[in-house]
Formats: sequence, structure tokens, C-alpha cells
Amino acid sequence: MTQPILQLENVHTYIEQYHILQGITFDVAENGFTVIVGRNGAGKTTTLRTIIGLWQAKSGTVKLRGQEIQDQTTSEIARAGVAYVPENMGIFGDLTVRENMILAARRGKFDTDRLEWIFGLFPPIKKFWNLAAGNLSGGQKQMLAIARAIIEPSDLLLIDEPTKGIAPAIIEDMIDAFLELKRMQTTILLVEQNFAFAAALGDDVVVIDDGQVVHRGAMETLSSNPDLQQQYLGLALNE
Ligand SMILES: Nc1ncnc2c1ncn2[C@@H]1O[C@H](COP(=O)(O)OP(=O)(O)OP(=O)(O)O)[C@@H](O)[C@H]1O
Repeated sequence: MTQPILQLENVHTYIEQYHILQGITFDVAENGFTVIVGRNGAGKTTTLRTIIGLWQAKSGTVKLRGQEIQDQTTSEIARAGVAYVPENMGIFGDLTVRENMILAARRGKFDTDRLEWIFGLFPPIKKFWNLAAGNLSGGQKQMLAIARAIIEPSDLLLIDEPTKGIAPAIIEDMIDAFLELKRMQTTILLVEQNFAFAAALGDDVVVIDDGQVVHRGAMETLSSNPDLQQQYLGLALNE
């Protein structure tokens, strides 16, 4: 079996005095789509922030291609090939869509083919190219945040809850865009509350509860078994 691109081993993260991640262990397969699910406050965002170095693990290891990265800074981890779309999306509302994209492009220049590919994935990016990003709808802002993260190729894309507050019709469009990313063999680790969305995309799933991994394995095993869903997720994801 090939080495996973990312491996977390017994990761403990504290926020101030609070022991939030309590021994998180899981792998992310290269070219796969892994989804982290779990109820509110379970520690999903903290897990992504620990991987990208915005929180520092107090103990345990995070390995990228076998190299320990848990003591590296966020910019070092980003340079090593990890892109991150935070829950708040991190876009600049007073800059145009184009300017937001330029800031995310290395050397401030676009690869034309890649930009066309992104326009195909997310048509609103092309349509509102010269509009201040603050005027976009919630779903369009989310698309812009993802477009910024993929304007340069990365080895691993971390995305935090892209469906949050997004209308169902837009969620369908996002599923199509993510399926296309999957076809392009982008390795993705997604945090998601919407189980239908997670199940439509995930190859593998990690369930976190109260700072611990309570289940991991093939998404198919969980998505095809309502009893398992009830056991691990309760009603939290279907509210
Ligand atoms: N900056 C912070 N200061 C103190 N506690 C925090 C901070 N950020 C998160 N926490 C706490 O850490 C725990 C895990 O939060 P986290 O955001 O990782 O959960 P989550 O699973 O992503 O939840 P949600 O689905 O609600 O976003 C929660 O109890 C939260 O209150």
C-alpha cells in the first residue's frame, strides 16, 4: 500500500487550558477524498487548524509525506503543499473577485488554462470577475474561497464546512465542482456537517466526537448503514 499523504498520530491540542483534541489518529490517502464529520464542537475545525499549524499540537505527530510538520509554521506547511479554506473563507470583501484571485496566485499571475478550468468549475467567478467580493452571495463567496485555494496546484487541500449557510441548489453545484476536483486527483480533507454532501463525495470518513476519533473507514460502510450513522452521529448531522 502506498504511504498516506497525511498521518495524524495521537494528536493532542489545547486551546488555552482546554484539552480539545484528545489523541486524534487517522490517515489521509493520496488522491483520495476524506471527510471529517461529527457534531458541533467535536473538534473538527481544531483538527484542520492543527494540521495547518494555526494551533500547535501539544503532543503527537502530524506527518506530511512521512515528514513531521507539527512544529512547523503555517507558511512552511503551506509551502510544503497544503492549501486551506477556513470556515470564514478568508476573502477580501472590498477587493474585486479578480483581485482576490490575483492575491492567491503565485507571482500575481494566472495560468490561463487553470483559470479557465476554475471558471468552468465555478461560473460565478467568471461572471462577477470585476465585482467587489463583499457583494457576492454566501455560496458565491464560498466558491471564491475554494477558487483561491486551487488557483495554484497543491498536494493536499483542507476545506472547512463549505456548505455552511448555503442554499440546497448551490450545494448541488458544489457537489459537481468537488466531483470534478476528485476526477483531477486532488487530495482533499473536508470538514462537513451536511452528511448527504459528505456521503456524496467521501471515499473515507473520520468521525470525531469530543476530541476523539470514534470511527474511521470507508464512507460506503457508514453511508449504507443507518444504524452506524445513528450510533456515531446521532441526529446531529440531520437536523
Ligand atoms: N478560540 C477558541 N478559544 C476557546 N475554545 C475554543 C476556541 N476555538 C474552539 N474552541 C472550542 O474547541 C472545541 C472544538 O471546537 P471546533 O471548532 O474544533 O469544533 P467543530 O467540530 O469544528 O464544531 P462546529 O461544527 O460547531 O464548527 C469547542 O468546544 C470550542 O468551543
